[in-house]
This record gives sequence, C-alpha cells and structure tokens, in this order.
Amino acid sequence: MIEFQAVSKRYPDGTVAVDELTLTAEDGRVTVLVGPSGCGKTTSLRMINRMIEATSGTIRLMGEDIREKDPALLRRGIGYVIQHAGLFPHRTVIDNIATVPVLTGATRRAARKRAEDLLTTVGLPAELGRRYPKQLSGGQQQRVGVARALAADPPVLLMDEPFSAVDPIVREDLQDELLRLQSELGKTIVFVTHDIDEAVKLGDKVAVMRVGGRLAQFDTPAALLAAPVDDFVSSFVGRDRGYRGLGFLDAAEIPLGPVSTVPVGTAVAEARGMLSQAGWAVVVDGENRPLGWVSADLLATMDGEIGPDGLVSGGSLYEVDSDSAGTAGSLRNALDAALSSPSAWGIAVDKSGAVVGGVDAASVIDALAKARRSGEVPT
Ligand SMILES: Nc1ncnc2c1ncn2[C@@H]1O[C@H](COP(=O)(O)OP(=O)(O)OP(=O)(O)O)[C@@H](O)[C@H]1O
Repeated sequence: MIEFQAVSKRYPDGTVAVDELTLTAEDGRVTVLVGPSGCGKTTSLRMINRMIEATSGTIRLMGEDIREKDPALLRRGIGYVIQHAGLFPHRTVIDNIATVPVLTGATRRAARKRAEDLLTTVGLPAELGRRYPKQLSGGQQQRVGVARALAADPPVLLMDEPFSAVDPIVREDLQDELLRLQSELGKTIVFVTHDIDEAVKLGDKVAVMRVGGRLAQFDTPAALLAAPVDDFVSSFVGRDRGYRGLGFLDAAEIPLGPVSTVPVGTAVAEARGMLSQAGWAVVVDGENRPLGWVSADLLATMDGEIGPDGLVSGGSLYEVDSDSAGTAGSLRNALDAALSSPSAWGIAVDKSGAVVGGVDAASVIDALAKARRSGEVPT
C-alpha cells in the first residue's frame, strides 16, 4: 500500500507542482494518475521512489515513511518504467533486463536465465534477447522496459506514460498485455497517463488531477464515468461517458433470446422457412459459429445452397463466457453487438465462438435499469 498524506511539492522557482495530495494506492491494484499536461502526475510518481523529494506531507510504503529509507534500497523494491523504455543502447536486450538482478547480487547466469524467462512473460520471443534496443520496434522496446522493471520482482511498479510513444494499435496490445500480466502477478502499480481512455481501461482506481497539482476526484472508473464530481472532471472524462460506462457493467444477467440459425449448405428454399419473424437468420458453420446473416431479400437473389460467401456481414459478437480474468462481456459489448447487427439482434457466442442466443438493445437497457436500482451504478 502506498499512502500519500497531504503531500506537496514546491520547486525552487515557486511552482507548486503537487498541492496537498492525499490518496492511497492499494496493494495488488492499478492506481492511475491522469490529468492534463503539467498537473503534477510525474512529480507525484517520482516522489514515491524519492527521485523527487516532497516539500511537505508524508508518503508511506507498506506502512513505512519513505524518508526513513535509504533511497537506493527503497528503489530496489520499486520497478520503474518510462516512455521510450529508457534502455541502455549498447547492451543487448538480455543484458538490459539482467542489469538489476546482477547489481543486487544474482550470479550472471541466474540473472540471464531470469531475463530469458521474463522475455516470455512479456510476450516476446527468446531470439530477441540477443538484439540491441535499436533493432526492436517501439512496442517491443516497451515490453523489454516492463521486463526490466520486473526483473528484481519488486512488489511495486511505477509506470510513467509507458505506452504513449507507440501507435494506437500497439498501445492497445501493450495495455491488454499489462492487464494479463497483472492478473498473474498482482503488483501494486501506479500508472501515469494523460489519456483518460487508458486510465479507465487499466485503473482499478483513477485519480484525476488538475493543473496546480490538486486532486479533483479519486474513484473507480465506473464511478468516474457515472458521477464526475464537477465540470472539470466531466469535461476531462469526455463525451460518450454514459456509453463508455457500460463497459464496467457485467452483462451476465441479460436474458438471451433465441436467434434463428441456418447451417451453411442449407437449400435456399428451405432457408426461407427458417428466418425469424423479422426476416433474418444467422448462417453458421459445422461448429455453430456465425458466418454472416441472410435476410428474406438476400435469399430472393440466391439459388441452390447457401454458401459461406455473399452473406450480410455480422457486427460485433458478444461473448457470454468468462475470460481468464473472470469477466464475461460487458453491457457495452452486448449493446454494441445489438447496435452493429444488421438484424438489430446481437449474436451471443460462447468461448468456442458458437452461437448461444441473441441480445437486443432493449434487454441491455433493462439490465442497466436493474443495475441502477440495485445501486451498482453510482448516481
Ligand atoms: N524541476 C522543475 N522546476 C520547476 N518546475 C517544475 C520542475 N519540474 C516540473 N515542474 C513544473 O511542475 C508542474 C508539474 O510537472 P509534472 O511534470 O509533474 O506534470 P505532468 O502532469 O507529469 O505533466 P506532463 O503530462 O506534461 O508530463 C509543471 O508546471 C512543471 O512545469
């Protein structure tokens, strides 16, 4: 647990970068600091490992005042990941990762073995270990940066905009990878970003800061989106927050409706009698996985058997089973499946991708109303 108690930082030129910050980053959770440029996120983060000393207030790490610890020892228990990874250019990837274990007394051989294992942990092939940082893509370098921070197995990880220098698709991969890693490792992570979407995706709790280094709101992502405390937070969390908030509500309770399915290879004449009342059916393969939709209009243009091609493409799918992190699809997934489906019925699939039913927008709205009544959605 990392506790900030009325922590302030005033730079020698008089700038108040952080003003009376009080918050607790819980053990085994991701706490995100987010806010506009210059609001004091980096300063707050660096005060935790004493790269910057607080002017006043107290920071406790696992109950101990960090001022009473030797900075070098303190930092051994704290991994640090920054933008552009900050790798040593003249050392191979393996040697970069092995740096801290070697410094802390591991044998070279043990440190290299650990570094090789960590490459796999962060999703990189072992062969990359022999390369130099400049021979890697930006996303690969960031993964190496994460592996290096994990090398000494610190309980705490500080991450300062680690994914902001890579393109949006790679960034999403890195975020997913971090969530996967965290579900296995359970580190206490403090993560700085200026991107509210990244904050609500990664954070168990999100601290929104405003310029002047003051905390505007500290809440779960769902609470932040549902009930911003003021206009600043509301405008910072942005448009569509009601819709984005659906991403934090489990859709497990939505009753699934029947969906008309037609096996690929069915005769067109027979398929006409298999459509739903609204005139649609999902064409499925031998394992009941969706290939696309047919409508009465489309069937009128076909003859012979229904093939896998020329179907109306289907919209997003709503997966009903839990994934490895124990979460099933969200209300947002369910609603998106319904809204993006040509028939207005979203297709629900199980883990193998087989069709198990359908969901329409009205049942998502009903589920939302139920969640509101039961207090799951903060108001
Ligand atoms: N060494 C310094 N001397 C004086 N002022 C500083 C110093 N370092 C940072 N500041 C100021 O403190 C404030 C907070 O800076 P900080 O880097 O913590 O913000 P940030 O929220 O991380 O910003 P960004 O998102 O742009 O990185 C800013 O006004 C900045 O100009």
